[in-house]
Amino acid sequence: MVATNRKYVFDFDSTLTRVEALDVLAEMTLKDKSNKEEIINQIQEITNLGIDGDISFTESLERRIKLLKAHKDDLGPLVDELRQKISKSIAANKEFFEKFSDDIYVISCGFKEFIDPIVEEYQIPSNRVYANTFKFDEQGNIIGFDEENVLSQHNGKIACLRDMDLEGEVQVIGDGYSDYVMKEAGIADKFFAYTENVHREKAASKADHVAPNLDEFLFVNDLPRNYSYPKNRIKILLLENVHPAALENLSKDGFSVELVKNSLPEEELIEKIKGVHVLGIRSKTQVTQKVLDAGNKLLVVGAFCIGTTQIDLDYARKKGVAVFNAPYSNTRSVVELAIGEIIMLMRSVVARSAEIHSGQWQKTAVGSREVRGKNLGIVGYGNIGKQLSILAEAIGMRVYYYDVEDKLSLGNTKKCNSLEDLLNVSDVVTLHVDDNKANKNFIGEREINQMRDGAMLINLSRGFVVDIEALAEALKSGKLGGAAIDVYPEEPRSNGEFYTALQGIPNVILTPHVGGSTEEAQRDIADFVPNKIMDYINTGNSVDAVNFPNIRLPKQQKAHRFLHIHKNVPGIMAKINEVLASYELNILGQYLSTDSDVGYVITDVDREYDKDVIKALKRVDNTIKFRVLY
Ligand SMILES: NC(=O)C1=CN([C@@H]2O[C@H](COP(=O)(O)OP(=O)(O)OC[C@H]3O[C@@H](n4cnc5c(N)ncnc54)[C@H](O)[C@@H]3O)[C@@H](O)[C@H]2O)C=CC1
Ligand SMILES: O=C(O)CCC(=O)C(=O)O
Repeated sequence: MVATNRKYVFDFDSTLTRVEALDVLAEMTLKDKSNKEEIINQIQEITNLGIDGDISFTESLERRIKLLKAHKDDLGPLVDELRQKISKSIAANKEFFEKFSDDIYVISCGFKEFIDPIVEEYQIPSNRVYANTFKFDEQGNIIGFDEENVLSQHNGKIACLRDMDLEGEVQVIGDGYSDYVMKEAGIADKFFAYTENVHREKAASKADHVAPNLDEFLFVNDLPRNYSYPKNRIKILLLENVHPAALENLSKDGFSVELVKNSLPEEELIEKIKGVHVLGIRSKTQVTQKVLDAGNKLLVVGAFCIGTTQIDLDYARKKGVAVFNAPYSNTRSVVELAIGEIIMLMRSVVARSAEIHSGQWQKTAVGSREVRGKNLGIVGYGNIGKQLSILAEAIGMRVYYYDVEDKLSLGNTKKCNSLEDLLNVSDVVTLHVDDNKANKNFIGEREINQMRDGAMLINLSRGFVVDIEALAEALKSGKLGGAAIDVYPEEPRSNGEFYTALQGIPNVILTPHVGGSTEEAQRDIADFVPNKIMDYINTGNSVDAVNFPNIRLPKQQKAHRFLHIHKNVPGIMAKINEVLASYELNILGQYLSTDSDVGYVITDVDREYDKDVIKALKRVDNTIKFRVLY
């Protein structure tokens, strides 16, 4: 921490608190008035005109007080209300206010009657609070303000700060024009536009620095703070049109998030990923070795889907990049589509519908069968396959499954010992194997020939699993009676033209990889994956990471947390602990998880420690990544 000869001048409304106190007072005093909304809007308008410097502050104050019709007795409840409305990052950084108490001032055009009791809890005594005071009549009604006070006048903060004659560098932290002008008048050295509660363009454009929270201000000044690295500095890039709730969840937690609609080709992603800490993708974006090498700040990749083979998981792990996915969120959506498609195919609905669309009435029962009593063969009895078996049995199908792993049969489902057995017995075969590249062309000419004549094939897993040319041939020759295909060996990165050999073949349902694309699934993924990402960034928890040693820990309390990712080589833990011991750190807890190549150790230490230990830990041989959390 650097020694400072600085004075910190805070604004109150919308800076120390999330609100404008007079707006809150208005809500209280006008609560029973029929024209409450109208008056509150007027007050807010007048407040903003004053803050942006569009009318004189005195005028704004006079007009608002007249509209307020407040009483002395309203001030106690107002203070209680304001206590609940302290800005989040201010409340989280009490330590700064305690340690630098002598250097902190409040200059506000608000009123001491409600500011003093609030900031007192942050060790700012009344004599360091510069603000207006109310005038009351004999009945205690608020009828005005002390007009002699410079803060009741236009640009009053300039006069106030000048009179204070502070020594050292003066930094002003506030959200509005009246704060900025202190810097413009040459009395303050720096102006930080505080945008945690409101982003005022005019103030931000004039600022030396825009601080989206107090952590950023403290980070820039190297002052004691709640977060070692402010969250707004953590950049998240979300590709492929992930649900907007993901943006909302991550932004609400303070991260800086950028949304891109499409997936990006490798060269573009290599450029775009520089400086990005978290990359969010769906199934199209290829996260290759080159992309991972270009990700100089990359900590996490979030796959907003189930499949993760589009990511080089092994290389990511070796680079200390954790990968999370959403293994369950869209499974029900896939299952429902499969059920719908089984019925559609068995009834030749697509052909009948196309006939009517082209003006033909072709009522016929030929090629139209009930699913009840038919054999459904599920290949891949995982999260999707199992759910599908339950629903298929519920509509009267006899369900068979084949899986390379031993799986418990649900309901009356029958296990097949080989793929061939399943193909021989099924009227409909549906593929739900995982996205392992070993499954390439898993269903080709030979397997198709093992299917019953006239059987149907559904693929909602991955495009490369089926040899499309062989399937097209089998459909054209009449070997197969129909198919529903959602996934293709080559899929375009964005919406537009598309070609497949299956186009134009009767009784073939073609969908553009939308098996998991329902509003419900995407909404659920937008909660699930960001939660995993936030947990990893905020606490170091790696539980459910698909490529990474798993550790689950509670948020550290009153401790610093060191996160050390290293190559899993003999003696590395001894070296880490040697470093910790040489800096005489008091270890509150240490948790290690390893796999064959990578180790992940989390160490919680006392709050006070020699910062050089960080450099020493980063220098330990075979360190992959190191982070500090507090
Ligand atoms: N179309 C879409 O929009 C969506 C597609 N998917 C895809 O669906 C597939 C299944 O997803 P989940 O059920 O969640 O996966 P899962 O991992 O829970 O289940 C896959 C099952 O397939 C088995 N398996 C793998 N290779 C096999 C083989 N060659 N023969 C027999 N069994 C094999 C595995 O042992 C496992 O039990 C994945 O490929 C996933 O990417 C998932 C969601 C949406
Ligand atoms: O909707 C997506 O982005 C891909 C869905 C999918 O295939 C998966 O979850 O694995």
